[in-house]
Amino acid sequence: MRVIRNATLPDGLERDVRITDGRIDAVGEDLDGETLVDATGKRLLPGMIDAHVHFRQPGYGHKETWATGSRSAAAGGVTTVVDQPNTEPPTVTGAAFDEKAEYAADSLVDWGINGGVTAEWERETLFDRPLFALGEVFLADSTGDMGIDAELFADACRRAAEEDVVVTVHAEDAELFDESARERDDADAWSAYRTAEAEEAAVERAVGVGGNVGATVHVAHTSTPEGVDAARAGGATCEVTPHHLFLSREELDDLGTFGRMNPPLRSEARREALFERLADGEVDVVATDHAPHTREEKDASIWDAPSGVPGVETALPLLLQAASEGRLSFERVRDVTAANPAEIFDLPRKGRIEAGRDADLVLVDPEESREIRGDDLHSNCGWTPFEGMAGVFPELTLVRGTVVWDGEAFADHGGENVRA
Ligand SMILES: NC(=O)N[C@@H](CC(=O)O)C(=O)O
Ligand SMILES: [Zn+2]
Ligand SMILES: [Zn+2]
Repeated sequence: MRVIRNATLPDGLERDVRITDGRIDAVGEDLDGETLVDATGKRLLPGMIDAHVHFRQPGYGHKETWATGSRSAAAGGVTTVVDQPNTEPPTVTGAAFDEKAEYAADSLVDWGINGGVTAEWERETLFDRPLFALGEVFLADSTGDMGIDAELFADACRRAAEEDVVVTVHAEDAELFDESARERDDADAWSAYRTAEAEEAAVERAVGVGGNVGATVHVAHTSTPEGVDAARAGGATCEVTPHHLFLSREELDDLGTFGRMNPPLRSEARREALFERLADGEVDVVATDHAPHTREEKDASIWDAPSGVPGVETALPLLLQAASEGRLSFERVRDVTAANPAEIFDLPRKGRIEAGRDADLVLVDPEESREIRGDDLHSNCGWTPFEGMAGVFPELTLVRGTVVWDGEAFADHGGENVRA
């Protein structure tokens, strides 16, 4: 029995939190037990569940490994990660799932593995494995060129409904990309090319198809207010990324190809409208779409550079910075990073500071913000699009009661499959 004393919880109450055998066994005042830390004046949050990361193994370990990605996660207060299927081999068969699970054994934090959909997918063997969810299903090509047609998407939705798993969707419609932008070679051309309309139309179609067959659809990385509204109108849940909340097309002059991702950065007006929806409760989840590529790979023309930016270590720090500035509440931060993903993806032991749940916890001092610098982060890629911005970083990160990061060093700890 160890106790975190006098911590300020997301609802503002000051409480002791007691941990026994990796679980929270009591939340109250003046609890018995050995003191783990005196948290007076500090904030305690449930660890972030990042429902969207690309940890790149198998296949692309030069970009990221499960070891480096999960350390980056822990140092950013993320205690559960969900890996996406665009690896090599792509996670579209039971055998590919098993191969990825061997790499995931290197993870410092808890994890899930999504199953992908391509013409080659093997539904039977895939659904035989402890899958986290189906997805991200690519309605347009992104890194890995796993875009599929409408018929296969409908089939995937039917199958997910039968298996009672959530389908997460990368919603862009390549028919609505603006080919005229192809003549430009500045970084903003990517945003002009992959239009906001292409997202809205694809979200509408995805939630329509999913609804028809009774599938539960979760829209990945919605980048526009129109995309969020279309997901909600169709009864789907949605996630937004930190880069679409904190960066816009106005930063592309500085970022160059290091600001290229799918869906792309949007106008400042759309970014603001997205942030409003986050603060007022219309965004269900913040997930990072942590998609690292090396500097050398990114250092290419706007049409040749790979799409994607890292983000797993900076998401919670950026949100906590915004909360400490009063731009959204700490309860909203808890909901979008932990409580809501736990509910949407059925993780009853994660997501809240409550007796009976796993002791996945993050302790921060909101007064202590620091400048984000790529050099200080732990991803293998070594850069961040948020360079120079302020963040509130964890002093302690616990996974099932074990301190995996104490602000300076990582523990030797084994993350577990949350579906096992
Ligand atoms: N978002 C990106 O721009 N890239 C992701 C793939 C994806 O999520 O679409 C990647 O794996 O690199
Ligand atoms: Zn995607
Ligand atoms: Zn992704």
